[in-house]
Amino acid sequence: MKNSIAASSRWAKGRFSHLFPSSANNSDMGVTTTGQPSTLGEELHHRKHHEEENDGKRPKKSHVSTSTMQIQTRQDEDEDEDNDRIVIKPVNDEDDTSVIITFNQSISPFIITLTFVASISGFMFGYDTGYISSALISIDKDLDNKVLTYGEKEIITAATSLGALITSVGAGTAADVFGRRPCLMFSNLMFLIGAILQITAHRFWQMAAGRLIMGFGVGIGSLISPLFISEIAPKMIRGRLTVINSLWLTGGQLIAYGCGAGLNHVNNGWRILVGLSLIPTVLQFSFFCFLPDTPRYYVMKGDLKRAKMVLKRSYVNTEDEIINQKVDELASLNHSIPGKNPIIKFWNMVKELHTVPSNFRALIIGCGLQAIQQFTGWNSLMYFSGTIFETVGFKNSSAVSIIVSGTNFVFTLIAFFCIDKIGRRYILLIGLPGMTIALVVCAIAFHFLGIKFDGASAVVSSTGFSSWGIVIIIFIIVYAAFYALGIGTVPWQQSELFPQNVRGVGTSYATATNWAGSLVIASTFLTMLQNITPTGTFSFFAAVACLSTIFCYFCYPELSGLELEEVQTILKDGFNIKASKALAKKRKQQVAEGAAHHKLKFEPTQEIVES
Ligand SMILES: O[C@H]1[C@H](O)[C@@H](O)[C@H](O)[C@@H](O)[C@H]1O
Repeated sequence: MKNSIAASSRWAKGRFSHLFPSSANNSDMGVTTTGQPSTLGEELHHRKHHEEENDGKRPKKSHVSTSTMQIQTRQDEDEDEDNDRIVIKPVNDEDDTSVIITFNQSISPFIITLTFVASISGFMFGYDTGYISSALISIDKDLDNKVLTYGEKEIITAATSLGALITSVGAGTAADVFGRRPCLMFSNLMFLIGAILQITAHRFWQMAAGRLIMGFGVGIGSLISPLFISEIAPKMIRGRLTVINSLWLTGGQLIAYGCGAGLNHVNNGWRILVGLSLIPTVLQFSFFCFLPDTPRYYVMKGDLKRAKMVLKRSYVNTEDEIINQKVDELASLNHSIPGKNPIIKFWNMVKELHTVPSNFRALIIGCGLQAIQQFTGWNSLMYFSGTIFETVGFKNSSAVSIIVSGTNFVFTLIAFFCIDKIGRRYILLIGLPGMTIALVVCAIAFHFLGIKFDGASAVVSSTGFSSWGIVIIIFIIVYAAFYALGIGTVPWQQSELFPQNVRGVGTSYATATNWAGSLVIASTFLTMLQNITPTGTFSFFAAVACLSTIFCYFCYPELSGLELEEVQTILKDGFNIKASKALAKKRKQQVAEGAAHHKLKFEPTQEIVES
């Protein structure tokens, strides 16, 4: 197989030099076989030289694939060449190879179908975590013939997060062993059983058990859906397609609030609310009966025929030779994961995740962002917004909650357009300070509202609708906007942080962090309101948001537009923020230049350097 790739082209040979150990000169930094520059610094120098020769015009074929060779990025192009260089070395990564078939490809209806079917999991994640806020209000005395206590409300809410936490830990490995599609179909079964238990519940514990089982489905879907999408998406639009999952998620929450408001006064309306969740579950299951798994999974199982078939349907105008090449590469890289059986493989992945510095930094960022997402308090508002708005004087609290989740949805849509253009780092650094300010204002407003918790109910010193109540509503909406723009969306881009061989385990860690955080917040929020007052609770979230801004400023590099293996190289010897910004800027310029010259096609050139 290696021979067939080796025979294919000089370009492939240079680009996949990691597949040709004998031909690669791995140890010599910057040794080239083409006489072309071996470092980005030298490339720029080389370019300048050419530009001078061409009267300042850029030479036509000046593009060098910096992603596949050993490069050095200058912190500042104007600075002395010997200073501030950051050495960037290539690493093996499946996605490194995906440019063969993803450049110059229009997105096919098949990929769109797969993306939308997979992201139904996002919808269920959103709907199932969203409806509980309304349901908790309308359940009234339907369970055990008594009003639910705060503690019971917390258990019902947190059960789903607990279930999701449990399954997210193993979902990455299960997806590798059983396949992405069967795991998503299994999650459909969990949704089904969980929903039926809830719909028929007359006892508190049956309701809690139903929520827990539903949570099993949510945990699997929350990890595998973005993974599935990232594996079938063309590289150029992978980020955006992943945000589609977040759009379905926030859309699901919005619809849950909408239905909740509509069914608020209907007898047993909450049962209908839960029943509606069966529709997307059944739809996804039915669609998946006719759709395939991802090519990468088929390659992992040695079913190269099916892998080729799926790629052929995904990239309709691509020649068979290229498809075959792609599958060969995937197969070669699959062998690069050590371990005779899944358990040993898993253990080796875990070891690699912790011992390889770039992986460990990816883990810090991935888990860090998911933890920040949860510990800045958003979900406590999602789960308990009905209760919060009731306490500040709004009778139809569900209707007000629609505005909050609507804001979440609209700003996720804005993030969809900004995430590649403005960049992940910038939207985080805009979002987190915005959230801090909004939370501080809420904390102050709660203080003046004079709200106290007495046992199971809230006591407000001023009765009815107060101006401080309005301030709280407005700033919760402002908070929602900044949240959705940045930290609500960016952490789900987690798969780009990890190289292919540890991506499953790495994303499991990050997803589990998300659910652990959600669990802690959901199960303690009302108790926090009671014990440290709403002002204390919102001040705590504000402090976390403020510290998180500092964390992102120092640890989160700009990843938009970067090749995936460049992400690894950026993280190799630090967080390298400056270098990442310089590279991201350069990549954008290259794309813009390419577009201007109708050169979006990635052309194999003689300038590719073998490392
Ligand atoms: O990204 C999502 C989104 O922001 C949701 O609104 C929130 O409820 C989830 O916890 C989060 O993971």
